[in-house]
Amino acid sequence: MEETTIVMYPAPSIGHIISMVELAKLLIHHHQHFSITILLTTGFMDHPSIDSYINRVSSSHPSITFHRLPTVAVNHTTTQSIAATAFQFIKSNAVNIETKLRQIIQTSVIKAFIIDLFCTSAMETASAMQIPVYYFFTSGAAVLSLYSYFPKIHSLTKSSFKDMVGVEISAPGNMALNAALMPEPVLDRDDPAYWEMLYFCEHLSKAKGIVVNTFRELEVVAVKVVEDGACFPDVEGSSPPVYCIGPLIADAQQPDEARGIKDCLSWLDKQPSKSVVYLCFGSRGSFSMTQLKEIAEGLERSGHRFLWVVKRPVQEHLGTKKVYDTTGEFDLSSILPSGFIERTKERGLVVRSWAPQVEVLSRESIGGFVSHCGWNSVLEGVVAGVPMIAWPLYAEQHVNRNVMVEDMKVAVAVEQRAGDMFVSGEEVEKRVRELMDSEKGREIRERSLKFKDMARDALGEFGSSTKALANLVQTWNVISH
Ligand SMILES: O=c1ccn([C@@H]2O[C@H](COP(=O)(O)OP(=O)(O)O[C@H]3O[C@H](CO)[C@@H](O)[C@H](O)[C@H]3O)[C@@H](O)[C@H]2O)c(=O)[nH]1
Repeated sequence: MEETTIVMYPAPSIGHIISMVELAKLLIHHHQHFSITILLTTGFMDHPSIDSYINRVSSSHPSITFHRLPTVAVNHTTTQSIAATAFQFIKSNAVNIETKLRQIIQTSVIKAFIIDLFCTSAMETASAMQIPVYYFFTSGAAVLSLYSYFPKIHSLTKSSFKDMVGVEISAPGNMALNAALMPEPVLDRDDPAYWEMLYFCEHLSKAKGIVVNTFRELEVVAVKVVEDGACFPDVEGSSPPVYCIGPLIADAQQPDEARGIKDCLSWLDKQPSKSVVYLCFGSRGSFSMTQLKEIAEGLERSGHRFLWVVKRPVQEHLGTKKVYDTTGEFDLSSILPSGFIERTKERGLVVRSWAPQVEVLSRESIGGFVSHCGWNSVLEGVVAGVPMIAWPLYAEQHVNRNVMVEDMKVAVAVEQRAGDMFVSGEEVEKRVRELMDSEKGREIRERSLKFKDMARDALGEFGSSTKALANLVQTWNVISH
């Protein structure tokens, strides 16, 4: 009998790779009869520890094989958005993807080719080979609804969202969003990324199914909208089935970047219960020196304990086109206010570049999480039952902010200055105190703990996500190839 396999193709960003790898592990855990091949691009946004991460996953899960595609050159100019460069890079891998798929079908039956939204360029190639294509959506159901509805919004608007001052955008299952806060790649019609995103979003309805890293109980309204197809207004016939199989979060095998980062865990273990505010802004969330200074002042004035992950600052002249390489050596004391580390050393710890976030959030001493609202971080906060302070930076994070603050009610939001999104030190102090000291903070904490239980139950034997995964696998078992 021919081997049956699932092929996965994540976008080249660690926030996208980790959750797809977790999907692979979950499939193997519940349904051992598949092997899984994960195709990874090489040469752009490569995480410094990606090779050791791959080795660790492959040795603990022999049914999961990684295939690094040959290196493809990247042509990034400072006038081009990072999203446009990333999409161009992914497209340049199309030939490599085709070659690899052809090679795999020589010996195996591909039951499903599961791609990231940003890897839509691979859909036509696979469909032409009669390989069923599914999306794995690495953000939540609200964003899936917004993106599915985006072609409709596009047809009703003429200007770039960034220029639509005071206009609110509505999509099913989403609260109205200021046009200027729409996801970063669709802000500007002059950016090639806008047109690529339109192409991607038009293809969502063409997939055999959409697997989403969320769970029904977390996003009740948005899940209903994506399931009943209300977010696909122009699709004739039925919209693709949606499988909410989350929350999938990284385990201890995630990439560790810096040596010595585990020291922060022993520091956390010495702090009182629920006393520490953890600040971390994802894999590429870095700030200007001016903004870092305000955060430091706000933390100092709040009087609370903190663990703060600081990335290499962005160079201010690059403006909003943030550098994506925020790793590498730099001196913390030279970028933080003079004497800050010394003055706060009894109650604060600043970590350079990277902390083992999932482990950090599971520590008893963590009392709050200041997050950039990257969806993996949101889910990790939910799974740990930690109340959050929402500080969106880029991508679809403003949508996630609304979900966290208004729907899930597990976070308070920082107030950001219109235009440059600057947050003052007073605002940092105010929100930290609100979360840690106020009645509202106490209510949010209680709610977060309820979601923690719901997240665990969703993945339990009879949970909604376990059932959704079984339904998905069932469709593969009946597809004759
Ligand atoms: O010091 C750090 C920083 C990050 N992480 C981990 O890295 C991942 C970061 O993922 P996420 O929180 O989703 O942020 P991004 O890396 O910014 O993710 C991108 O991808 C997400 C999923 O599509 C989107 O929601 C985001 O907006 C987009 O920026 C998480 O697992 C974190 O635990 C650490 O372990 N330590």
